[in-house]
Amino acid sequence: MADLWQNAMDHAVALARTAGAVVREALQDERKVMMKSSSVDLVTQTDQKVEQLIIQSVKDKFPTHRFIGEESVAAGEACVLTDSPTWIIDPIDGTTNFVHGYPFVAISIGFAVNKQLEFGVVYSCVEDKMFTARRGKGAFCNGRPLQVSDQKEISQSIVATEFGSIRDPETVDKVLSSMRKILCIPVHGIRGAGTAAVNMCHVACGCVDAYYEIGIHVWDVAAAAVIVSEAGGVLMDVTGGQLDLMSRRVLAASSRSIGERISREIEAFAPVRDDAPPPQ
Ligand SMILES: Nc1ncnc2c1ncn2[C@@H]1O[C@H](CO)[C@@H](O)[C@H]1OP(=O)(O)O
Ligand SMILES: [Mg+2]
Ligand SMILES: [Mg+2]
Repeated sequence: MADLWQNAMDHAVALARTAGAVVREALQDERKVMMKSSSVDLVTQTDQKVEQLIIQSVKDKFPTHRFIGEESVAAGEACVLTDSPTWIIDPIDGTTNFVHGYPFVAISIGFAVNKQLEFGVVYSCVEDKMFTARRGKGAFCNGRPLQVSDQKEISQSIVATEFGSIRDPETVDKVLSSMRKILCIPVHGIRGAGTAAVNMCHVACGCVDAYYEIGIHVWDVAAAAVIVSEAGGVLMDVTGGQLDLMSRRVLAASSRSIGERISREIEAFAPVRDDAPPPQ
């Protein structure tokens, strides 16, 4: 049977490539930075322009489809995942990197139907790496198949995480305490590319054995979640339970045993959910 969503996925790959060229071009110019929720939550005109470019193009081609886009939600759109075909878009994942010229910047496009993720496209546009995965059909980087690492020893693992953008001292204490406990297992090292999507693609490639973070949003992880699972990895909540895309928490690992081992060291907390009703 023909794949119902292959057309949409082909379009997503083409759009990610176009968007990546816009982002690379913008890296050559001076970037005007604006703040969103705080002084470390940044947005640029390029984030907004790229999201509009992607959404408009999808609307023209698939007029009945719905969207969850980072900058649209910031502008007041609802963040709800229904059963309708829904594109979940982060126009620039790694805006802080983009602003500083740190070379991990990705366009992330996920696609869900009946609340199930069908495909994910993450384009790390400075490296020119196109990560793609279609549910049940494997994960690829620039067309080459991806496989997570076969490391089963936590003490020989590299773990990716981020300091995050929630900076009240109590939260920072929890974030640092989790990192301290993981370092003291000890693991080989802790890394962080500055983008959730690229960190997860690193799990899919096998160059890190796990990634976790609390504070991410559904658009940071939707596309890369398909890439990790199609590369043979597992996704879970930071407590080791089932992943909830709207919960702002993710743990991706090369195996369930590595994931569960890390989850035992994480001080979990619960940020306001992505699908929480807006404050009155
Ligand atoms: N100051 C900050 N430091 C790190 N990540 C940040 C951040 N502010 C927002 N983020 C978001 O948190 C995610 C995980 O760290 C990133 O992918 C990034 O997505 P963004 O660039 O699309 O906002
Ligand atoms: Mg992001
Ligand atoms: Mg973004």
